Amino acid sequence: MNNHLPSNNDASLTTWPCPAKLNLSLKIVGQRDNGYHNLQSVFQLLDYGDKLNIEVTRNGQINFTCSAPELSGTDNLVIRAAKKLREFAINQLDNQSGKQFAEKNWGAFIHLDKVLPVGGGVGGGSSNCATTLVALNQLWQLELPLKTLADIGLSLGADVPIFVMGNSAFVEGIGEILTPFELPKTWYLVVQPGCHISTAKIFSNPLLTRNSKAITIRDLNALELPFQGTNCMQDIVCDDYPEVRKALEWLKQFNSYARMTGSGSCLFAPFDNEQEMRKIASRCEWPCFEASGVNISPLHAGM
Ligand SMILES: C[C@](O)(CO)[C@H](O)COP(=O)(O)OP(=O)(O)OC[C@H]1O[C@@H](n2ccc(N)nc2=O)[C@H](O)[C@@H]1O
Ligand SMILES: Nc1ncnc2c1ncn2[C@@H]1O[C@H](COP(=O)(O)OP(=O)(O)OP(=O)(O)O)[C@@H](O)[C@H]1O
Repeated sequence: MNNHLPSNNDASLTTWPCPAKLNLSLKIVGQRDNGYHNLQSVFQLLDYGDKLNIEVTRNGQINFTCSAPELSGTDNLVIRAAKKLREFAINQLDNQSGKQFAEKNWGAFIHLDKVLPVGGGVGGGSSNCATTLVALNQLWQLELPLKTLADIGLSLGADVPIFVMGNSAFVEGIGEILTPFELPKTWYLVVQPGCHISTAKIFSNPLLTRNSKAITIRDLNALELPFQGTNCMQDIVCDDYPEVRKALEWLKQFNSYARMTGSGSCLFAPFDNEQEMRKIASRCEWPCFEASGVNISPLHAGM
């Protein structure tokens, strides 16, 4: 199956891309009173990911199916996002628009075609959530600004705003302060060691460095991204999940810049030569995918 994502440049399309992300760098610069951590991270969006098929209905219902049966429950972020947007439309829009929305009795039938690993650090759930918000905003003719959708998304997951706004970016705060950041054309091999890692568990590890020195966006250019970069969670995850360490060591033999994305378990290596990446992918003993980095999300390209 070809999971490289086409741009959504036709308003009548009912297929909507949910790109993956990689954290090219990730560090924690502080912690909030509510326990959430302030991060500094460079997010690279990819041209690879899940897809949502959406059919608009007029029965006020949100119906959801998923190619992965274990994700078909009502706690799926797609359903939660659709319901939250519906509530927002009814309660928060000015009277006229809210009334109009209720009169149309908008609903949707949504199918998620899942290819991204769950708990893999590539942001699959957050991207599904963001695409649901952006797509239904258009299909339900709500005309809410992306910033409003990003605020709604933040209440569902810290990684949702970047997927809503749609640019590879330098990300601060818990994930809501975004500065678009242009990255050079690069190919990535993403290796999936097969472990499902709980993000909350990694964030609560006492060994995590929580007080790294913050940098400014100006310092970023000196970091030699996407090749150089560090992930403050990598050593902790490798200690707890030997399969992640094994896959990382394997990948490092071919590309010394290999590292982990997010809270794991996926690992990636950047390449400026696509053929070289393909050669290494063909020798990989774990499931893996090849992707190209993009500065604008396939969800937004052509919108
Ligand atoms: C590690 C990253 O993937 C880097 O991109 C993200 O920061 C994680 O973002 P996410 O998966 O959208 O995270 P959420 O679903 O919002 O949060 C899961 C759990 O991780 C912890 N969490 C998350 C984000 C953050 N900045 N600080 C945290 O402490 C919280 O305990 C939270 O309950
Ligand atoms: N549509 C969805 N796709 C994947 N996971 C979902 C979805 N909806 C809810 N979840 C739940 O969210 C959790 C994390 O999923 P996800 O795959 O996004 O993790 P991740 O790739 O590690 O994300 P991140 O990099 O943002 O931490 C899973 O435990 C899963 O049960």
